[in-house]
Amino acid sequence: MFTLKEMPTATSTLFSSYASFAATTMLIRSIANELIPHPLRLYLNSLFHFLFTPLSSNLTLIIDDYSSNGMTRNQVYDAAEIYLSTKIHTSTKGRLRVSKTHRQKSLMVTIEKDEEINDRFDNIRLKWRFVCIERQDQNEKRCFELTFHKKFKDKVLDSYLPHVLDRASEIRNNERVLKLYNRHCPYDNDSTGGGRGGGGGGWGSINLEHPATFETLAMDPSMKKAIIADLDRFVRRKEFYKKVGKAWKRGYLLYGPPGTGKSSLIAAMANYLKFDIYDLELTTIFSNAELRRVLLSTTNRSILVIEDIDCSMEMKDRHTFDHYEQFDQPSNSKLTLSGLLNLIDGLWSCCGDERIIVFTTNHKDKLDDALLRPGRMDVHINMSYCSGHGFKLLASNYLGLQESCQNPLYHEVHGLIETIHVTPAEVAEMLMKNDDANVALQGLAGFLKRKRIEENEMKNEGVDDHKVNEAKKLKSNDDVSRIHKKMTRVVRRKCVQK
Ligand SMILES: Nc1ncnc2c1ncn2[C@@H]1O[C@H](COP(=O)(O)OP(=O)(O)OP(=O)(O)O)[C@@H](O)[C@H]1O
Ligand SMILES: [Mg+2]
Repeated sequence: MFTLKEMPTATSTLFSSYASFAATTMLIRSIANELIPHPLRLYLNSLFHFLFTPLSSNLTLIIDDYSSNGMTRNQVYDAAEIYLSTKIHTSTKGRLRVSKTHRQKSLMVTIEKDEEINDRFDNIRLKWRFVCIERQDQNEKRCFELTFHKKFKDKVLDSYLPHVLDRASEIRNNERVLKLYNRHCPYDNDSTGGGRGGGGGGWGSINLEHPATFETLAMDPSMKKAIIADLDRFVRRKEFYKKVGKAWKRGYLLYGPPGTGKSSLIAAMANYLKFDIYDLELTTIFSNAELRRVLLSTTNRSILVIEDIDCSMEMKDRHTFDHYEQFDQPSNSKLTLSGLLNLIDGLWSCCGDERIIVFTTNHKDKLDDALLRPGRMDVHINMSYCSGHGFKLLASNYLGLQESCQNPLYHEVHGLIETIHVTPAEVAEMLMKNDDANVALQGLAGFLKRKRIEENEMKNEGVDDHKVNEAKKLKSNDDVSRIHKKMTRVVRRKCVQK
């Protein structure tokens, strides 16, 4: 005991003895570090930790960044990192780490070394701690420590950690920037993109920024519902496909006049499923062997699109070099329809999971029977002219007009559309011409009336219905080929800018 008077002297004595104690400890530690080999030191540390840690009712799981062989990433660790980024709140103190890759839409925020995050799951309180351990080879070993009451061990392993994995893959999917792969684009220099898609197939990519979704697509509502249900069923049927011994792929044939939304539907499917698109122009392929290489270099969870399959296959039996014709050629030196079908049926689908193949055509009647054979393309979708319902959706999207609106022009156009063959592309183009809904609708009404007069004139001149339709297709083709050329220019420009 000290009297008040003696206090300052006592305090300074205490401080000086504490300082000399700390200095001595540091000295001993540094001598020990020099003398005791690293593995023995680690062992002594853990022994010390074991002997002096009070017995606890808690259990701690260690989740390392790499699996025990040190070669492969530990999926639980990666998932935990993503999952915990959603658990960082404004109240989180300490230091945070921020990152973003090419394929992520937004920033990812994670905790720093030794920081902790609390979580709750079904009334279980869990504590995550991020730990970095320096290793002899200068690399850091990272892990998460997950601590909770030991009576919840089974629940954490059977329910909580699977929940963390599911949430992480959901977040990853939403965060992923979709890619449009094309063999005209330069190789993607994003390490995950170019490497993945470019491997041997000559694919380059740009970000897929097509805004089409099922909500913006004007088509028969029941057909739209059926397509969404079909996609959902396909995605969740992994085990089913395995059980019945079928490759996990689904083929769609979209047919209909130009401008009815076939390409838009493909973009909507990709945006809905979060699948990349591989846009394959068969005119750039000269042999079955090349086709096989190109298809094998595509990745899982993707949609392979072959547009205008009727035109593409006009060049069937095309040869690599004309002079090959003089010789007996190996079947792989030319591109054939059967080569394409065999690849799609067999080899390619076997080595890929969750693949969707879409063929589009303006002329289903021109397609080879082999393509239409049952079981080849699982779903045939007829994309047709704009209906009254389609107009309502487009008017709502483009002009913000609702069905209940009192505008007489809206109802006039609705009536006209039901009787005239006009494509959603044509309607959309007219609606975009003016911000003022009245002016835009007036323009569309005039356009529809002119179309009707043209149709009647042709009929009066004795042109039968079939020819009227053919003429409409030609006119429409002209319009759309203009749009198509313009879009190709835009894509090329984007590639060059990149
Ligand atoms: N069903 C639709 N719903 C909403 N917009 C559509 C629809 N169809 C066409 N459009 C509009 O018209 C544009 C062109 O349509 P799209 O390229 O999807 O037609 P397509 O059927 O693929 O034509 P093509 O046969 O020439 O390839 C789209 O970008 C979109 O703005
Ligand atoms: Mg198209």
